[in-house]
Amino acid sequence: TQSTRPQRLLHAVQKNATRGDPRSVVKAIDNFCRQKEWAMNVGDEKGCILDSVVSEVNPVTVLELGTYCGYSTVRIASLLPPRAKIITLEFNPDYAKIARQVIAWAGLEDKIQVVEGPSGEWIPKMKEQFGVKTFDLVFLDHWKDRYLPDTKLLEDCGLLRKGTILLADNVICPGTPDYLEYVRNSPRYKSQYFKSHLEYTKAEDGLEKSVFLG
Ligand SMILES: O=C(NCCc1nnc(-c2ccc3[nH]cnc3c2)[nH]1)c1cc(-c2ccc(F)cc2)cc(O)c1O
Ligand SMILES: [Mg+2]
Repeated sequence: TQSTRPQRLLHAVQKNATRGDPRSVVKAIDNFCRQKEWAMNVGDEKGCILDSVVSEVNPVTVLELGTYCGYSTVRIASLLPPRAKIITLEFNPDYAKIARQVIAWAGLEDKIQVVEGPSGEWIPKMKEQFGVKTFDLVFLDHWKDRYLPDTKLLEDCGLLRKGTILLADNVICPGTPDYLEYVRNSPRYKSQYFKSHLEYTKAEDGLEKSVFLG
């Protein structure tokens, strides 16, 4: 049977990356996506912006919405302090299966919890299921029409605190117009746009960094 793109991406990691070396996993995926097949990872250009935000925030508790193959999960987790944790939500079980193997190859299983299912159902259960008080950083990279409802859900569930950083991928391409309008006009957020390009292409895209003001 024909393999899927995530399976081919995983094989490229297992072939070209060193076990236990997260940066080599990131490099292997970027090379695969540049040379062989495009895939919807945040990529190396936007990935550098992600790295700088993670290093600046130095988060202890991170939520990622949209795991896909685990590229940004590994990228973020490789920068976290020792006891820090990242919970990453993936809707598609096939993506989640691949992501767990990419994360294992990077040797980051202890820092990462992959949760399968719809964000709308899982966000209200974060406190009771995972003992989360509030998130220091939220990376939004899932279905673009879920960014706004899930941000409002995070607010309503008391999962954001004064100073929590929301970092959103793809605010230009594919685009999240309703989310952008909200975080840029709401008095509860201070927003900043980091112009970049859609992963592995010349098309414009960017990350929106928004600080929750409480
Ligand atoms: O769709 C994207 N990403 C989303 C995957 C996902 N992985 N997991 C989920 C999830 C997770 C929990 C959920 N709960 C409810 N829905 C959920 C969806 N969604 C995406 C698409 C593009 C893209 C650009 C230009 C094109 F021509 C085609 C495509 C680029 C990107 O950087 C993306 O991130
Ligand atoms: Mg994305």
